[in-house]
Amino acid sequence: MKNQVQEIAADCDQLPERFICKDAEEYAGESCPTEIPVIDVSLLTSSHSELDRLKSAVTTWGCFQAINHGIESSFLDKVREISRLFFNLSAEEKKKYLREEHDIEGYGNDMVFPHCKTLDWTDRLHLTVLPQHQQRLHFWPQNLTNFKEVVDEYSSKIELINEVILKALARSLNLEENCFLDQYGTTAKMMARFNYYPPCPWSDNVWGLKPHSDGSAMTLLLQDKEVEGLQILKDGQWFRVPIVPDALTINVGDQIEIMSNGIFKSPIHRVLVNSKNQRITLAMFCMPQTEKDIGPVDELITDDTPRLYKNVTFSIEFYLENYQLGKRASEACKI
Ligand SMILES: O=C(O)CCC(=O)C(=O)O
Ligand SMILES: [Fe+2]
Repeated sequence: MKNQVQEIAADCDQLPERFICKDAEEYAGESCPTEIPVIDVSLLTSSHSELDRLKSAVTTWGCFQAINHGIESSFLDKVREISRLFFNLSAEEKKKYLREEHDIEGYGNDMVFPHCKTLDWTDRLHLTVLPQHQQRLHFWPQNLTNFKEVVDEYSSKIELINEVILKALARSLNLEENCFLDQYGTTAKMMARFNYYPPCPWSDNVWGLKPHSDGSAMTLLLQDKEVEGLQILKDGQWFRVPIVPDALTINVGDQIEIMSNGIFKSPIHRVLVNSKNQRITLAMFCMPQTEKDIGPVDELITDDTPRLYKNVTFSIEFYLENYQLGKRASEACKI
């Protein structure tokens, strides 16, 4: 049996049962309006109104489109190009980087859990990119010129943007600007997830990615240049996330929801696939160092706003354990 969705998509005349999304009602809502806030990152240190707009975006949507973030358009194209080249490698070549059964890193599908039998219509390559000494290079494509160089450079640029955003978020709440970053510890972690969604003739019956929230502190997503697919849940309604040229789509993850004592929201989001076109995205998950305790910032706990979350060591295992039980990790930390 073929496992990689790319191979299945290339050679199938019927949608395999294991991809069929059974809950058609949940799937409805394709034509929802689009109003995700756009934030100019270059103004965040100088403009109070931009800082207020950021705060409002992240408290209501948990997500925004970041423009003027300092990464050149030509470099974003390079990042897209290496992603495309990876998925264009032969099936045999890509299988050298296959994820092993109980590992989350590597190429292939996500882990399959007993409670959610529907598989997502996506293949991905998942890599630890920072700290560099934790990179597991046997999962990194060896024969793609510049792959490592581009990913390393991109990761350090993303790390800087993540710092600017976290400092701005802290200032927007009148907190000391390093209060979130201090919880990152000394060797902040970053994981890259290259997502490949092949075109699917049965696009109304599959998920690209099922509804989920991210276990990161922050996620910085480079969308496909042409093909949309991401949707965000807000107030019970799904909203399309449009393509804004050269923007990074940034969302709060469960860990910042916890650190902000619930003020910033880690949004539920999902991906729909396109019937005619492939879609490639790159999610960079920024988070504290492994095994670092996190919890709500002290200053945010008051008589009026009591502590909502326990302190927790937010490991990948912890996220997956809860995911497996159909629970959000941030919910599992609620008092
Ligand atoms: O591909 C996308 O648009 C979103 C990806 C995503 O949500 C994820 O990788 O967690
Ligand atoms: Fe996500």
